Amino acid sequence: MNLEELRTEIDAIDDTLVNAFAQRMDVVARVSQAKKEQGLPTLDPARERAKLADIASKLPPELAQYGYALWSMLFEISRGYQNAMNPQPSALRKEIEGAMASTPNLFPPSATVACQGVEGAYSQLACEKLFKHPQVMYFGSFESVFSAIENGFCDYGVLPLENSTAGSVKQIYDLMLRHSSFKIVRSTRLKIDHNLVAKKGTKLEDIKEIFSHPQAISQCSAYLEKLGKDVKITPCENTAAAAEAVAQSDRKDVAAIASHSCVALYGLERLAADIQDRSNNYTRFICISKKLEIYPGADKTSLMVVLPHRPGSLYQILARFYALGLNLIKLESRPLPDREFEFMFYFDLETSVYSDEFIRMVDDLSAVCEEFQYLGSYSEVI
Ligand SMILES: O=C(O)C(=O)C[C@]1(C(=O)O)C=C[C@@H](O)C=C1
Repeated sequence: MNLEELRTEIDAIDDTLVNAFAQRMDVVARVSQAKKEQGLPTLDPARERAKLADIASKLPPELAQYGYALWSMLFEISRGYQNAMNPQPSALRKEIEGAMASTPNLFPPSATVACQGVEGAYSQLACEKLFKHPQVMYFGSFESVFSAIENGFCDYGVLPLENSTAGSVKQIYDLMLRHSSFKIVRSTRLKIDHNLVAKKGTKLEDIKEIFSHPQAISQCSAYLEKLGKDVKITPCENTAAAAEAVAQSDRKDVAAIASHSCVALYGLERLAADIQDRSNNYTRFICISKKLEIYPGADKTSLMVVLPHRPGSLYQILARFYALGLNLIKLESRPLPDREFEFMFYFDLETSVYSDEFIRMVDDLSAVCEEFQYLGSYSEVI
């Protein structure tokens, strides 16, 4: 048989499929109506699982996985069709609309803000970008920043989320998973220029040990490698804490990698400037609060979704974003510590909170995902 003949055969089969698809969607519309009357949700995971098992059992083994992919897509389309026909404003949509109505138009110029570290930390510089007059309170760990806003001790918390050179701050993603009563209300990008700082009179060639935060150490790896193996690199809690420790030390052979503001703050000297591997070194910080606040102009949305470890589960969510034309700007995955072989996926999406796609995504997610957490919608201060 030649190609032309084979294609004619495919065309005939596709005609049958087109009719079957239209018939199926017609029944789906009636299912949707029946569900509306009975107050049932669109998504029925048990029904989908049973159908997938049935379809796999009816296909030759070598086609089972293709059948699985095809029917997963059909369920996806079917749910999208049902949701469009029978829009059910989700509880989340109501919560978001309530927050949009009650949030003031202007982001507060001053507030008590929790930061990890000590004075001079990069988080402090981020706070100063986010708020005009922040009253910064310093905490020993990122975990305490979450606790400070959860127990009402501070209005907001500022945390580093990702760096353009060293990547995600994984600890923050893990903490976001453990803390459920916080929302992201703003973000900012800070250009990070690292400096090698030491006590006045210290010479670069005398340095035997350098202290800093692991992220800063990783961002300056090329510079540190050039200094040679004799220089010990010691990670510590925070870049500013490293600078403070160097200032308080009796030793004349230690230095820290820290921000320029630490030089004046701790009476230090700058031995080298801009020592990061890349000149365009940026860190993104998020600002969290206890309650959901959505300020005018919010065009980023963050979500966390727990997905079962089975083929296609991430694909289903991504297909939904794609179908709605939403731009995915960040995807991070973390293993769930107490659930074997299950993962948390963190998404940042770019879409205005006033757009139809946003509203549809909010309603759809409740219907598509078994478990997800809406982390907030916000704008980024550049
Ligand atoms: O049977 C249902 O409850 C439907 O809504 C139909 C359908 C399908 O397309 O087969 C779609 C969504 C559900 O999650 C399960 C199945």
